Order: sequence, then C-alpha cells, then structure tokens
Amino acid sequence: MPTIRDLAAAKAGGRKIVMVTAYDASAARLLAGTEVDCLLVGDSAMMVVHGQRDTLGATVELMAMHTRAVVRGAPGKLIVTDFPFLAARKGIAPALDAAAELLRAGAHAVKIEGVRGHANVIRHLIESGIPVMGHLGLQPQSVHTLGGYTVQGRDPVEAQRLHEDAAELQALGVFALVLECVPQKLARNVTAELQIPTIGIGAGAGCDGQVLVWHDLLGLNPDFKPKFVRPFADGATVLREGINRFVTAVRAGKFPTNKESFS
Ligand SMILES: Nc1nc(=O)c2c([nH]1)NC[C@@H]1CN(c3ccc(C(=O)N[C@@H](CCC(=O)O)C(=O)O)cc3)CN21
Ligand SMILES: CC(C)C(=O)C(=O)O
Ligand SMILES: [Mg+2]
Repeated sequence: MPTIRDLAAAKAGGRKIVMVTAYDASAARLLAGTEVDCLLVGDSAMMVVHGQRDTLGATVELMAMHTRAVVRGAPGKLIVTDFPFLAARKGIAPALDAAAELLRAGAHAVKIEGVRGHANVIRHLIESGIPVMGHLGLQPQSVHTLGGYTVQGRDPVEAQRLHEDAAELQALGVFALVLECVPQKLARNVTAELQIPTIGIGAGAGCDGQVLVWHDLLGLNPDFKPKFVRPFADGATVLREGINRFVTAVRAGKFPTNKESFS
C-alpha cells in the first residue's frame, strides 16, 4: 500500500516525485499501470472535466464522487484529493466532515490551498490523523482576488511571505507542499529550506517533484498553453484521428462487419 512516507523517502533519496491529476476510473486505470508516484483528484476537475472557467464550483460531494471513481481505477496508488473552495474556511467541524467524506471515498490525504487564517483547521486535521498536503504560490481558489492565474512571489514582500507560509505549513505537519506558478529561484530556495518535499507546477526544476494536469500532459487541451505546460503526447490528434476513422468507416459501410455483429 502506497503511503505518504514514500514521498518523504523520495526526497531523502534524491528521487523526483511525479504526480498527475485524475478524475475518472479509466484514466486512473491507465495511471495505475505507470510509475507515477501519486494521483491528485484536483479541483481543476471543474475546469477540465466540467467546462467551468474556475475551480470555485467544486463541492465536497463532487470531489468525493471523482475520488471514488479514481480509487476504483487505481486502488494501488497514493491518492490525494483537493479540499474544495472554502471547505477549510468554515471552522474545524465542517473541515473534519469534509475530510471524513473524502477519506471515506478512498483518498489517503487532502490538499488545502493557503494557510493564513486556517492554520488551526490544518493543525486539527493533521492531529486527527489526516495527512494534509499544502499548496502555496498561485491558489486558483483565490482567482478573483488575484485577478487571474498569474505568477506569485515576484516581489520581495510576496517572496518573503511564501518563505514564511512554507515554514509554517511544515511546522504544522503537512507531508508535502505544492508550489504553483512561482519564480524558479524562489521555489528552489523554499525547497532547500524545507525537510518536506515540494511538488512544483510552473515552479521550475528545483522542486522535489512535478505535477501536471492529465489533459495538459497528454495534449488533450491544445488551446490551453501556459508557459509551464509541456504536452508529452499529442492526445488531441490521436483521439481526433480515431474518431474520424470511425466516421469514415461507418459512412463507407465498413463498420460494423459481420464479425462485429450478432447472428
Ligand atoms: N488544465 C489546467 N491546468 C492547470 O494547470 C490548472 C487548471 N487547469 N486549472 C486550475 C489551475 C489554474 N492554473 C493556471 C491557469 C492558467 C495559467 C496561465 O495562463 N498562466 C500564464 C500567465 C502567467 C503570468 O505571466 O503571470 C502563463 O503563460 O503561464 C496558469 C495556471 C493551473 N491549474
Ligand atoms: C494543478 C494542481 C496542483 C491542482 O491543484 C489541481 O489540479 O486542482
Ligand atoms: Mg487544485
């Protein structure tokens, strides 16, 4: 059974951590047959699966539903589920209810954006035996305060704040920290200061690991091209060509054949 200890061991051994998002059982099944360390049931589901413009529509119930699907597809992988918008901001009891629902759905840990104003919630979850992954830098649940999905920590005050927040999260006991869209030097420095592993997205090669969204890594979303995304496959072309071969075969009367039909 995979555990959060494996991630600590990876940092200690200088082996890079690889995390990929998953939202459904068939993707999870595919990931289960790879060397990926960890699956993230991200609230990015709202954007890449549900077609919304931001992640704010995610609910505990929806995240639990995606988590159950991913767990069925990849029962052998370490699975982390995003705490949805405001789930960590309503006090300790609602946060415990949310964590209970997500862990009962099969998640092994939860990821929570930010720390200021909800450190007590994070502490209580961790003391309750729920592994928490931190998330600093760009926090998409704050998109309307930030005014967009932009790089965070470029000015010295913001950079200092990131150092402080990362140290606080480590002191609270988070087992790993996602750094999203921060300058690579800053991410490298924060990573060097921490004992816990950092997992970057748009945070350069100095992190202890990397995470990408399924659709981005497989080129399924060719119109979404932020600087930090590299499509490692041309998924959109592969899938479109497959669909077009189906259309062509049907129109030519070549699908289905007798072998593909029942007598
Ligand atoms: N498909 C997908 N991939 C993601 O990585 C992702 C999501 N969705 N949804 C939730 C958040 C939102 N994220 C985003 C979305 C857009 C940019 C973006 O367009 N960045 C620009 C401008 C950066 C700047 O100059 O400040 C870029 O070019 O990287 C970055 C992160 C990352 N997350
Ligand atoms: C981009 C990752 C880190 C995330 O939080 C998500 O997919 O929701
Ligand atoms: Mg997220």
